[in-house]
Amino acid sequence: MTTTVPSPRPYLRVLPAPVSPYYSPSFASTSPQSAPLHTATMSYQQERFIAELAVQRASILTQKVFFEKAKGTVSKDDKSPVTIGDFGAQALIIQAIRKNFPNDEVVGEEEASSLRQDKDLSAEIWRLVKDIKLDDAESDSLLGGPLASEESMLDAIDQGNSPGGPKGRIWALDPVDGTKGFLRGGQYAVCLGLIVDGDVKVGAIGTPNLPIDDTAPIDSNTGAQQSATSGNGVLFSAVLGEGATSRPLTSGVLAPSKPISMRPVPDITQAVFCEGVEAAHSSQGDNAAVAQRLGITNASVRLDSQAKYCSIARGAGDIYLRLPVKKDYQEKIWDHAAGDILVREAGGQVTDIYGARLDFSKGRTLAANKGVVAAPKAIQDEVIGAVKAVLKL
Ligand SMILES: Nc1ncnc2c1ncn2[C@@H]1O[C@H](COP(=O)(O)OS(=O)(=O)O)[C@@H](OP(=O)(O)O)[C@H]1O
Ligand SMILES: [Mg+2]
Repeated sequence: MTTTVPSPRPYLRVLPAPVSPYYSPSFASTSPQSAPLHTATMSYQQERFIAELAVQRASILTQKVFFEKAKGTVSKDDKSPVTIGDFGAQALIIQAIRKNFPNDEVVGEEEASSLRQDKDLSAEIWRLVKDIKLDDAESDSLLGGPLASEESMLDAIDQGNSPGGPKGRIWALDPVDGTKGFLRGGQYAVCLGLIVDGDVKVGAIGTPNLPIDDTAPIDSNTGAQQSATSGNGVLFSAVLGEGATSRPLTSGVLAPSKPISMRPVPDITQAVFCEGVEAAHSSQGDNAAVAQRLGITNASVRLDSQAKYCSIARGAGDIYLRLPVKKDYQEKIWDHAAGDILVREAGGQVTDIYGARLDFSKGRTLAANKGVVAAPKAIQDEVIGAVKAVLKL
């Protein structure tokens, strides 16, 4: 089902049809609820394919904003570059979901009411969104082609208003995850996960600033020196029970994919652990104390966004620690759904600080969980033991 990438710079190649080995045009515009074509071996392949294409198209928009407006603006007060990227990417992805799975709901990070008040910003986003398309016309039309008008863009953004919950098909969408990284000129991610009856089944993540090479080592500067020609950009995906893959982000048809997996950790003291850049988002002091307790000598790798999940899923790091700063903060489902399935399908485990699986059935937040701990299955218990000791749980 997967192929290896033969060219060292495959993102520059025009890739041939077929666009996906799983895709059947006969159910392109039909929700699986009305066309139950899934079989045991084909489950969620259509959803994966559309999610990947939609994330890829939205990543074109975010990259355009990143290079033209955002890169390195974090010291300035103007946050509008990330606002533009967020709203634009959310509109494009929701349009693709509505076109292909009209009965599905979306939990999106953004909603358009503030944008409706700010006509200039709305017009600026529309000028950008209306011209974003995949180079491959067939792929683009599978996603619904261009949005019809500024109003339909605003409507699409508003359709991310599902309350979530334990029943039905719900997409969790973070159009620009790692907004600080986006403004800083570092890592950010376009993230989409499908939750069915409370369980994550599909995930797709675009990381325009991660290296294509799955074996490239990471450090806290990874992606910090971006240029439009640096050749980075990865599209990750996973389906429950079907494994996880990476492929280069392209601007047209999907590139060939490769399976990814977490690397074995025979000696935990040599593990590489990742954490967020923002001290307000996870307790870097507690993270460091856990690492020390495990005997880990390497300094942490600090990356913004779900690029952390992606990096450990492909064995560029080993452990992701997100120990809470504030007791009452509830993690958002869109910050974790796609990363959770990616890591679990790559051979890892994702839990909260108590060792419980993340529960995506509680609405828009992970109300039943605190913090996140992700590691290869074989060492997860040891990591949780250290977390409990440090946090005195
Ligand atoms: N207090 C607190 N605790 C935990 N998490 C929080 C908190 N506040 C915000 N957020 C969410 O963190 C998301 C970014 O996570 P990152 O892993 O990128 O964090 S970091 O910036 O690298 O530190 C970020 O997502 P984006 O807004 O999409 O960037 C927020 O949803
Ligand atoms: Mg986020």
